[in-house]
Amino acid sequence: ILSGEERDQLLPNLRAVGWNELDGRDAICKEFHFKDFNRAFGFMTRVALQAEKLDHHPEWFNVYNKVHITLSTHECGGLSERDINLASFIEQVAATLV
Ligand SMILES: C[C@H](O)[C@H](O)[C@H]1CNC2=NC(N)=NC(=O)C2=N1
Repeated sequence: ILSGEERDQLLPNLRAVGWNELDGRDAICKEFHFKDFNRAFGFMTRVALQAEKLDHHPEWFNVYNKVHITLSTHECGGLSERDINLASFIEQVAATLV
């Protein structure tokens, strides 16, 4: 679980690119919009492969060109470094697609 200090260090960068903290749950989320479904699903495919590699998986919802992602670490019931790492990877992939 991330400490308050770690959150102060790590979350501002993600907030700056559109990640929000959920109310009532220790998790972060973001809505991605792509040009079309193919790009949205291509994004999900690349994230999915990395999620498998990291053994850390997003909670996500896709409708056409939109992908809503929530990140939290089930094992510790809240945010961990793994969520930050996956969010960073997600941002790298999104940057190649929008
Ligand atoms: C057995 C497997 O390693 C665990 O269930 C992994 C899989 N992916 C995971 N993903 C997320 N978001 N949180 C976890 O605690 C987690 N645990």
